[in-house]
Amino acid sequence: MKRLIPVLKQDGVSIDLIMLIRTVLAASKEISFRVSQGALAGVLGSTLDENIQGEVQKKLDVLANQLIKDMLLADDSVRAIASEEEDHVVGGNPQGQYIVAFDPLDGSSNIDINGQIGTIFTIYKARDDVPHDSDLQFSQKGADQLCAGYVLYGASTLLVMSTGGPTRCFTLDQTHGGYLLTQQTMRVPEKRNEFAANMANYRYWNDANRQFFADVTHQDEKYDKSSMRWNAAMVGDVHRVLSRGGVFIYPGDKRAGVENGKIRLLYEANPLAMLVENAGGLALSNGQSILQIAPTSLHQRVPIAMGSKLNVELYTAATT
Ligand SMILES: O=P(O)(O)OC[C@H]1O[C@](O)(COP(=O)(O)O)[C@@H](O)[C@@H]1O
Ligand SMILES: [Mg+2]
Ligand SMILES: [Mg+2]
Repeated sequence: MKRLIPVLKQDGVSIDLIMLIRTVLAASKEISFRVSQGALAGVLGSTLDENIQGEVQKKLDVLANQLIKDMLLADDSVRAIASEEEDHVVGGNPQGQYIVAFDPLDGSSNIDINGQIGTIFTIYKARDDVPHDSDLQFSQKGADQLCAGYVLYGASTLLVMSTGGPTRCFTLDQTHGGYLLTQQTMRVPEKRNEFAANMANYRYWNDANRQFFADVTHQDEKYDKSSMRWNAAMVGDVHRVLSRGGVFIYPGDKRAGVENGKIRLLYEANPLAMLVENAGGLALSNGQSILQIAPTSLHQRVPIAMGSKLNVELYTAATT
């Protein structure tokens, strides 16, 4: 099995970018180890703090954020970072050529139940036209991502990543501590009636979304043999979609603060959209390509539907 770096070199990725990806992955290996140790490593439970989005921070949210942040800020190629757990952009080396955004721990509510969790990351070229530590560094479209990936801390630790070409899957070999290529090219099937949505939000959805999910659950012939899957961790749900098709949907709803759904554009929607589209799937927000959205703020949320092309199109036709 091929190791990560030769694969990246073969894909034509520059040495500088490869070195930065290595930094992100070094942090992921440390997180993977702590996750596998669970209560033994003291990583379960909550802190007394909230992040800027009013969510209670879990100990592992804080730990994962600190590990990734420290490693990235020690890397000279990093001009700035943005994280779900940081209110604002944190400046790095003003001469660094890259910026990195990440969700250090996605699926925080799964930490304490030994469920699927992951780290999502994205890398862009730094902007020379704005200060190095400005939020505006990250005011770039998802289509400009140089690299997008996630590490899924599941039964095995997987890395799913694209550097502009195909979406590839690597498995962390715990015996030597490196990621090995285990799926050369991931392909999202064109259609699969497997839906991931938080159905408990039905009461908050608009009529179009209610009607769509009523059709799905009442087996309208278009959604023959449909089934529901919900991990409460987008990274796990999107991994299933990438592996065998289906669709992940998080619409906006009537709750204050959830008008645009819960998924953050910069470090959740954009990287996962790039991975899904580079595997032949589709990722839309109210009918618009997620990757073409011009960001308006760092922690901006967007309604999303991503996965098998036909399923995303059917959903979009019914709700926009
Ligand atoms: O179950 P809910 O509250 O509707 O929301 C679940 C969604 O929120 C998220 O957990 C947000 O991620 P964090 O755990 O990083 O805050 C998504 O991964 C997930 O799909
Ligand atoms: Mg998240
Ligand atoms: Mg998170």
